[in-house]
Amino acid sequence: MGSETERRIPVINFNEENLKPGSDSWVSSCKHVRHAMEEYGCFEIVCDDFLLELHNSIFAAAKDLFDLPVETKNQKISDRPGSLGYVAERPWSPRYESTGFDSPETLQGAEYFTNLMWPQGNNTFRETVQSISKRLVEMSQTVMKMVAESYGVESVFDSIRESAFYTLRFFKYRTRRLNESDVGLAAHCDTSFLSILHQHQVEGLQIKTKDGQWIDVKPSPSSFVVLAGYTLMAWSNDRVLACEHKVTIKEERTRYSVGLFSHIKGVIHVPEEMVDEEHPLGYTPIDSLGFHAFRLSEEGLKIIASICFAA
Ligand SMILES: O=C(O)CCC(=O)C(=O)O
Ligand SMILES: [Fe+2]
Repeated sequence: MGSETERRIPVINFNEENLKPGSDSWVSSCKHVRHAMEEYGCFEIVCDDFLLELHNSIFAAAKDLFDLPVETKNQKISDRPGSLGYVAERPWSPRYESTGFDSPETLQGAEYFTNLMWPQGNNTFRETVQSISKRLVEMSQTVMKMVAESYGVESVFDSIRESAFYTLRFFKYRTRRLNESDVGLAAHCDTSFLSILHQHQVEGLQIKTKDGQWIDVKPSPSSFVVLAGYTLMAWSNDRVLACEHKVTIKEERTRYSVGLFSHIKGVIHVPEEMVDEEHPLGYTPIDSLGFHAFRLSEEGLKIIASICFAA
């Protein structure tokens, strides 16, 4: 399984024209999104109006956050089952460190996490995370709407949007120590409905295609990678497969990235429009957060490791 650097995942421009619901460009963007999701389980969004200033501020915020003492980062962040909190130096990903919190697009969510990390307050951090999260939530909802419309189930979009909630996570990959490999994060799929990742300068994210090739995703200040997670895979009755991805870092520089993960509260039902002779119903109703919590449990991690990380 080699790496084909010249291949790219589909790129879709999220400019004002393409985002006007009902317009010809909107309809054609919906088709592109469905095609990208079915063929790759992912695509790259290019947002020409995404401010370089916000890109720079979110990664300055990431650095400030990871520079905090471990005891500060390690505090309990949430009571939600399946909430990940702070993660560092796992045996299978010793260079990876990450942390995150729920509802980052709301003042309450952003303030809660900021005050936990900086009891004396840190307005710059709070404003930056809230403002990028609002933008990422908007992107995520646009993709959900496009996916629903492209399958002719726009009527269920409102219920997906209403039951969705969001988690923002920051990632840091320290430089390699003697005899360490270039692995930043092993191959896996996310449990989310959608994940939106944004990288900073040091490349590393790789996406696996249906034919088993790994494609590098190049970082750019105005591009975002949307990945389908297991929840979207179940909701779409396997029309969209969860996107397998990993992080491989060739450069000898610290890598930072940030991601917004959308999750669905409650039970996910496959819409009946997704079921036909070619796509027989593959899922009973699933408690998506229950699945998420299981996957992050000791037992779930063992099972997933034996399926996903074996190859
Ligand atoms: O750092 C990245 O770009 C990806 C992180 C990731 O895939 C994850 O934490 O699930
Ligand atoms: Fe991931």
